Amino acid sequence: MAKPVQIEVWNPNGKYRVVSTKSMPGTRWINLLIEQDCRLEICTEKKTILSVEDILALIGDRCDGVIGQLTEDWGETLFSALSRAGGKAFSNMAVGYNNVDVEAANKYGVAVGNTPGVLTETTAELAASLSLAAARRIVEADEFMRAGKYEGWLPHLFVGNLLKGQTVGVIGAGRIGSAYARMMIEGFKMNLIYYDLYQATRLEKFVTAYGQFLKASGEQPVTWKRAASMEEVLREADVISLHPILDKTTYHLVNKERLAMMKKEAILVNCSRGPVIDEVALVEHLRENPMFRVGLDVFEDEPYMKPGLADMKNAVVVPHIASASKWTREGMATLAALNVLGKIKGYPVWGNPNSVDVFLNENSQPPAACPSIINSKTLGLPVSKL
Ligand SMILES: NC(=O)C1=CN([C@@H]2O[C@H](COP(=O)(O)OP(=O)(O)OC[C@H]3O[C@@H](n4cnc5c(N)ncnc54)[C@H](O)[C@@H]3O)[C@@H](O)[C@H]2O)C=CC1
Ligand SMILES: O=C(O)C(=O)CO
Repeated sequence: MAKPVQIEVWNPNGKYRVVSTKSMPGTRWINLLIEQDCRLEICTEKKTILSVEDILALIGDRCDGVIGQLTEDWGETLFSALSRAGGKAFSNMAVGYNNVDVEAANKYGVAVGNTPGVLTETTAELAASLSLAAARRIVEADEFMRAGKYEGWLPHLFVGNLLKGQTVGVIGAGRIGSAYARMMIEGFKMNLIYYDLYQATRLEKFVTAYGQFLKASGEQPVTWKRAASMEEVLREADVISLHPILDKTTYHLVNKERLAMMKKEAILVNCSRGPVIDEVALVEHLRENPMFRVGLDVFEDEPYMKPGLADMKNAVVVPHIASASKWTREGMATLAALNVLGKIKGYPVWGNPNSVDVFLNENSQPPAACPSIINSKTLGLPVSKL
């Protein structure tokens, strides 16, 4: 028998039983569920990462849907338990879903939701922050000040990299990668080189138009290039930001050999998933190349860092906070709740997961649809005509 876990209950007499494995920001998501006759149980266990056993205990014998977190292992065990409990809906409170075995969910007919779009700009802003922090050595300089080491201005003190006119490399130019590229190009007049499996047409058009605008203003125009290989980006770019999904094709995409291809003074930023970089190789590379710098939001074995990383002055590290703005986190909670609610109520799936703003307007009722269901095609779910 699974050990009971602590919960807080909302609307105890609700018809549908929905479980959230964590308390999430805001109250809109709670209100949307209870207004639609859900009994909501929020896990209040004082434990950062719940185990599969904890979640089994939360699912219990009857459960219509679960809102879960990217730290949880959603595979065969949990989807079979949810299906046995009568559940047909799960949503990650995240856009990334590498913690979810979608094939196992398909096997049990469970819809899997995620939260695209609402976190695009927030995540791109953190990637831009890490790029700047690494380029201008902000963390090292801050530590120096606080340690009382500043004795006066010096020509060599914390000299870093100028971004203007340099090349920004983006690997994975999807929603977040493209938003980041625009920030760096528009903000710092950097040239772009990107690698993606698909052409980023809108991004290319933006850079072309911005380049023309700069030229017309008598400034040096910015340029773009779609690289034929990832290696081309690594060799040419001065700042490289990683934004692909994590899957078998992107695991250790940046390894020892590829690190060696990068410029000695390059900056590498990762706000995607930790295992996209071979972190042991990265620590070695940072140690051997003191002018090479990284900004990391994600780590291979979260919450841990590989040995040696914490000692590296040329690394800026933050704890997976790229989507952590109030508006975004409340919006993620809303989208996750509406994915689960929509499936329970038999609503169709929203036609365009890249355009979910209509679900986020606090002043109007959200459409009767699931904002984003990853396996909707496999499960044959209808698409909304709204
Ligand atoms: N650090 C954080 O807090 C956050 C991390 N993320 C991560 O960022 C990822 C991307 O999110 P979005 O931009 O919304 O997704 P997206 O699906 O819009 O973009 C991903 C892009 O990666 C490309 N891609 C896939 N495989 C590739 C490969 N082998 N080589 C090069 N490109 C490849 C895809 O074609 C796509 O354009 C998420 O899957 C998630 O893991 C997302 C939000 C916050
Ligand atoms: O959404 C995601 O994929 C995250 O990593 C957290 O926002």
